[in-house]
Amino acid sequence: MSMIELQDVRRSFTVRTRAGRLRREKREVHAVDGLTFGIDAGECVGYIGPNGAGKSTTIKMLTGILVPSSGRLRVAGVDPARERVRLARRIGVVFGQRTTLWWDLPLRDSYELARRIYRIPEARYRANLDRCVELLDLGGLLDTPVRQLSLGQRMRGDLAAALLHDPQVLYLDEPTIGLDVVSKARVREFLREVNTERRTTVLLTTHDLVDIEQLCGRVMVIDHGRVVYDGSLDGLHAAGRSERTLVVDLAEAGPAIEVAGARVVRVEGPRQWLAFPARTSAAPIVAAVADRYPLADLSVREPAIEDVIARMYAKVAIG
Ligand SMILES: Nc1ncnc2c1ncn2[C@@H]1O[C@H](COP(=O)(O)OP(=O)(O)OP(=O)(O)O)[C@@H](O)[C@H]1O
Repeated sequence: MSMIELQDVRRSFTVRTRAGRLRREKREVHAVDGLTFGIDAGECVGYIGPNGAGKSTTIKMLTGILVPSSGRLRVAGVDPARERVRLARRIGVVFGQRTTLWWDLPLRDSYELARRIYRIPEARYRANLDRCVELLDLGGLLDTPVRQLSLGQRMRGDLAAALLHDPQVLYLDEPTIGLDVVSKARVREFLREVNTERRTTVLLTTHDLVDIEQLCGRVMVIDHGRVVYDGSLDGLHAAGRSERTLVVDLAEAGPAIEVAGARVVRVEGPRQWLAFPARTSAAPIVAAVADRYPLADLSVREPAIEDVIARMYAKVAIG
């Protein structure tokens, strides 16, 4: 059964633009332009695309905040715009840039309010809170007012708040944005556990490919309000022939590095950038470089989502 179902969903906005000194012209923006797809219970789907592609508009329609101009939409068996209150009990939402927590209250009080709003039975609330506190390491933070929390701590607090009422579906908008490496890892580990253990259906928008790589079995690319790719991340990399980059700091500047499986794409003094196919292991390349060149440092960079999508288009255009 599909947990999320869209059939030819459209949403347009009328915007007024300046046309001359006094005149204004009306223009239709087709933010979502005929989306048809289904997401099964327990799936974790990455929903990605360039700025202005229509991702937020989709999520707003799936939460019932925005009404579609046309088409059919179902989330956990509910029409979001018509039954917002019923839907609210079945979904959890986390926006990386905003918080649903009460700014001046300690975390504990925000959770207590959620318990009352959602009428969560006491035993279930306790069990869920204990689990979130343990997995997200919130123990020492429960009595801290939200405004005193760091971004990473607040994000962990928001994740717990979104899950206390056992939603069937979780929408995440940039859940790791601005977090340090350790916080990112903890958030991802928690989300993986929520998705695999509780079988919560997850729809995730992000600009960080590592989020997708570590969490999502399926990725959808949206552009100009339409789905332009729906499949595995491997398939997306293959479609774009995307590349990772090995950044090599040599002990001193020298000629371009020559190793099998990678090519130098940039040189700046002792630093050289080597590109290699995203789906191959960096290990043999690192070993070959380390074996033959005096090294000061090494790091591997993942391709940016924008680059992968741009390359996917380039390939389609070339044919
Ligand atoms: N309330 C609105 N009024 C007018 N136009 C809007 C409104 N909301 C969105 N749009 C337009 O709809 C298009 C899609 O916007 P949307 O916010 O869904 O994109 P997005 O993929 O979430 O982008 P980003 O990655 O920048 O958040 C854009 O052209 C945007 O300007």
